[in-house]
Amino acid sequence: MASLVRTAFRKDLFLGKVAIVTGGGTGIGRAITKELAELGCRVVIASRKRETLESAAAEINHTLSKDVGGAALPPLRVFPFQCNIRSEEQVEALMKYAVEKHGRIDYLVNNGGGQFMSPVSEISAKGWHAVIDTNLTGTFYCLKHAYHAWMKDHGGSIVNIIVDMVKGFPGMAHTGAARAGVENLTKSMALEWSPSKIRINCIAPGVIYSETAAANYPDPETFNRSLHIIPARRLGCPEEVSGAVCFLLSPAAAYITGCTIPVDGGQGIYRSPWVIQDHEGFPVELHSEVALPPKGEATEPGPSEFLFKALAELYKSKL
Ligand SMILES: CCCCC/C=C/C(=O)SCCNC(=O)CCNC(=O)[C@H](O)C(C)(C)COP(=O)(O)OP(=O)(O)OC[C@H]1O[C@@H](n2cnc3c(N)ncnc32)[C@H](O)[C@@H]1OP(=O)(O)O
Ligand SMILES: NC(=O)C1=CN([C@@H]2O[C@H](COP(=O)(O)OP(=O)(O)OC[C@H]3O[C@@H](n4cnc5c(N)ncnc54)[C@H](OP(=O)(O)O)[C@@H]3O)[C@@H](O)[C@H]2O)C=CC1
Repeated sequence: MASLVRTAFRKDLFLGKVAIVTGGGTGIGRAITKELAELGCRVVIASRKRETLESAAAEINHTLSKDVGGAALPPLRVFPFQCNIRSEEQVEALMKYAVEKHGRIDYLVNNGGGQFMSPVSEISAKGWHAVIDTNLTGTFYCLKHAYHAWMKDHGGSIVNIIVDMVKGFPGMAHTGAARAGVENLTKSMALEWSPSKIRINCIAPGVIYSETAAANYPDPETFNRSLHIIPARRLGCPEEVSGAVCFLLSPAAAYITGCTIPVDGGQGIYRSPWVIQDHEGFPVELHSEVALPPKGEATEPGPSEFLFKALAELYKSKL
């Protein structure tokens, strides 16, 4: 049977390599796992739900190419390992398993994570810690123990999956703060670990649809409601994140470290989804005598129409 996995890369790109993908049983992590395994890599997938991991590993192993260029490939290339990244002991055990059973850790993809929607004012301390512990501290544990278990002496390449939070992340501020922490940690690690020949980068996905990702939100239309903030005018697919991860892990990115690549259909450089309710305007604190400019109406959306009209007038006046 021909492989069901599509890839833009050379089929033996990761032959003989070993990767760990946290959250590798669902959504984006599953697409990354499939592509790495199709390219010859052995992939340890790690997350909390054993059944999800086991069925994902079995299904992916079933779809993979059996040979490359006439040479047989190991038929099983995806291996489940139950691990809550919030537990340092479990993360240490994951790294030990990878080295003892698979011989090495060439790549680490810190993809496992998530959050819930809530204004900051309503986030409980427990909810805050759950999100910070998962996304920031969990990533730290994985980095630290992959380093000690293997990468310190042998090098490696790491990709951290974060979110598009360049304009803040109102509505999910806990995760915005955690991922900004991961992005900064990435820069520090790129510098501290360059003598060990470790490269480390981030991917910042925009709005990427998968059934499991969407299931975390109470309203099934949540993802589609983002279309107006996406210049590409469609949602992203997990496979579109996976391609960028494979690039960053591969030798093609040998001179890239400490950076973030957005995979977001242009969302990061476009408008925020957050709508500011109209209000009376900030008080003028220091200049009580100042004459305020007349207050216009804050309309949402439509600023580009106004801008185009102004540009057209300017153009006409220059003719
Ligand atoms: C515009 C569309 C979005 C575009 C961007 C998309 C980004 C994505 O990341 S999509 C992928 C989403 N996937 C996930 O989020 C999966 C993983 N998520 C989780 O596991 C949880 O959200 C977690 C990170 C909070 C961890 O959950 P868990 O370890 O199971 O912790 P608890 O369920 O026990 O919760 C602890 C605590 O957190 C508060 N809380 C949890 N969920 C909610 C919620 N839906 N609303 C409000 N508060 C929540 C709460 O305080 C919990 O404590 P208890 O009240 O005692 O249950
Ligand atoms: N989809 C999107 O639009 C975007 C997603 N992202 C991020 O991409 C990553 C993948 O999300 P996506 O595939 O979309 O959604 P999913 O909900 O499908 O994936 C989240 C994965 O994280 C794993 N996970 C969660 N908590 C833990 C934990 N404590 N320990 C180990 N694994 C954990 C889950 O597995 P299990 O439940 O078995 O533990 C699951 O496989 C996440 O970090 C997400 O926040 C970022 C930007 C946008």
